[in-house]
Amino acid sequence: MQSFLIVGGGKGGKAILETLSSVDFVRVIGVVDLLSDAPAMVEARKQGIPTSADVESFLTPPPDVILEVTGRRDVLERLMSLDLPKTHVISGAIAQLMVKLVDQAWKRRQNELEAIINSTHDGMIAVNQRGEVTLFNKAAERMIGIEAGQALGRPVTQVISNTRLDYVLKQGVSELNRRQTLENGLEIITNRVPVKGQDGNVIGAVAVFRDISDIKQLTQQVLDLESMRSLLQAIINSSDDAISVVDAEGMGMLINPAYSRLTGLSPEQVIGKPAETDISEGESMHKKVLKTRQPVRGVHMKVGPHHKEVVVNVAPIIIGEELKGSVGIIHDVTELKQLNRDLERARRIIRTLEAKYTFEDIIGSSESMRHSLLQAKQAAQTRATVLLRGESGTGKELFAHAIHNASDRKYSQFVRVNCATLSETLLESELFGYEEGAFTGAKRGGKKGLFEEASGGTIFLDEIGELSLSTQAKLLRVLQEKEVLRVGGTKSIPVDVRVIAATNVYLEKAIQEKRFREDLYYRLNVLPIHIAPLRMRKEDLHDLALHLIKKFNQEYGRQVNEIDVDAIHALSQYDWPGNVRELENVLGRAMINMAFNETTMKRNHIPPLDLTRMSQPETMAAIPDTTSDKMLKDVLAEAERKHITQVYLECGQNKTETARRLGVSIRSLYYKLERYGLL
Ligand SMILES: Nc1ncnc2c1ncn2[C@@H]1O[C@H](COP(=O)(O)OP(=O)(O)OP(=O)(O)O)[C@@H](O)[C@H]1O
Repeated sequence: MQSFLIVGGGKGGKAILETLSSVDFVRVIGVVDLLSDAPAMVEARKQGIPTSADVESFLTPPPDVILEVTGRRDVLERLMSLDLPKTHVISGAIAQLMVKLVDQAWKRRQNELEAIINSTHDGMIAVNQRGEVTLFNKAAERMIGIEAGQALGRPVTQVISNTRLDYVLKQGVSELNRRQTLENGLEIITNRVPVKGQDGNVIGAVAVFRDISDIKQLTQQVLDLESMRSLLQAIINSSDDAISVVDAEGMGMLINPAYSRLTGLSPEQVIGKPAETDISEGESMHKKVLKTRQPVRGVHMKVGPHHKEVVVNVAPIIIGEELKGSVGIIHDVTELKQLNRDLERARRIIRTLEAKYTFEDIIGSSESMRHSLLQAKQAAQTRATVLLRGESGTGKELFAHAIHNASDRKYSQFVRVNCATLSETLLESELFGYEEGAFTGAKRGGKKGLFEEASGGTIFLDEIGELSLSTQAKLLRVLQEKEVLRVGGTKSIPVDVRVIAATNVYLEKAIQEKRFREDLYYRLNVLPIHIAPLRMRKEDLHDLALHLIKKFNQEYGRQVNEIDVDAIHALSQYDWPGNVRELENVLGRAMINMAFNETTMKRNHIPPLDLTRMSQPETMAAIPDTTSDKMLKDVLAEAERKHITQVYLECGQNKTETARRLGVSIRSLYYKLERYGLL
């Protein structure tokens, strides 16, 4: 720093002093004048600059420049006579001019600095040694909310209540990257540094600070975006649909685990690789969509190393106007095909499911009916063969439906075959199917039999007593081997069918008369259920009549809701040889006899009943009431079968428990269960 001595305390000296003291690269070491109250002398004292009447007192060491502004020749001559080889003596107007130039340069520099300081977004505050504000830029004005004019010259502690510049000034130690909340709530991050003079003493301090509210907001936005990203990632990852995303250049960007499961490709094999990497057959739809910017749907192709057949939907990702990539959803066609098959199966079942009735549809609270229902419900829990016995019209078919619908085969086929209505050959080809060319007129490719059709479900063999002996033999084989041999075929086809048979024939007598095979009888008679004729349970008449009337109401659009006591009495006089079917017919005719607005069925509506008609003598015999004609071994076998069946059902078909209760070994239980068709 250049040292200056001003000689001359007049107005010119004062102006020079003022200029020089505001310039930081110049140091005024003193002012010389004879008059101690000359203006420059007064100003110098104010600024703490030494004054004197004698030049000599400032010559050790000599200043760099002596500015002579007295205008007196003798003073100049004296100065020139001094032996000061290194000192420039500048006098009068030239001195004034030089100072002006210095002043202009300084001001220019000052303006430049100010422009820089004010154009920065960082706030700047400087204080001098006394802690007074010497710099307060525009950004500081904005952040602190006061104008520079109100801050400059004031102690910084009065301008900013929680300032630490005074502390930095005192301690001479920097504080960097400190967070601070201003009085107006603004959050800043600030650096505070002490300013040291040449001698190393602290002569001021500066704070440079930045508003971080924006940064905080930005950080929050980034965090929000991050959590949104995680959310989307979780959704994509948990989706069962395979998803793949490529960027605008068609390079793999993202896939989800379902995609890897479906295609067999890992993220490493796809991400950053061209879109067609995963395709084993077909054109890349990602590429097409990126080219056309149009979505595509339902395109078939094969993907991955296993050539998985898939259908893809791909859509472009356009943000604003810009194409950012495309997203594809890939569906496994094998799954769709399976679904289709399931649907087709369900349709087929609905089409052929003939088991319309459930136990709810069976009316009757008589002792015998309750017993039959209990047996049937228990039978539904097993897969054992059921033999329904009862006269015609007692509800055997109804029971067969209900058993099937209460069993675990309810969603599979229920196939009904009336063994009495078809000729022997026709029945066989119907039951067991035939091979191509088995007989003239046989369909090409052969035909499945009803046993095969019913596989997985139930076959209801109605009127089993009418089967020919040769068909009986074939049926026995199916029941024993659980496989069928098509007519004209040589290969056995396994079938898993539950058999429910029904008869109104006295089978035991048929066996004696050699019309029915005994071994088949045992195979069928695993769980016999007897349904009593209506004449033996007339207490069911009222409920049955009401139930059947309701059925007719629906059919004929009537509103009959009662049947009076007289009418019931008349019905109970009759023997009902045709059982519930006959009751149904009689009530149907009675409904026709009723006026359209009548709601109670009366005696006079009931058509005349032939009270002399006898019950069917043959069907009566369907319920064997005697065992006198049987061999002892048959009676014992029957008793054994009955008891084992009952205990087995009571034990919930638990074999260990059944064996324990029967007091036999598990092995012998297995043998007996197999023998009686209970396995
Ligand atoms: N307990 C009952 N509750 C309600 N309806 C019944 C009952 N029993 C029989 N029916 C009805 O009587 C009619 C004859 O029943 P189903 O055809 O089941 O008798 P079936 O014993 O199989 O006769 P068949 O031996 O002549 O084939 C059917 O319409 C059936 O709905």
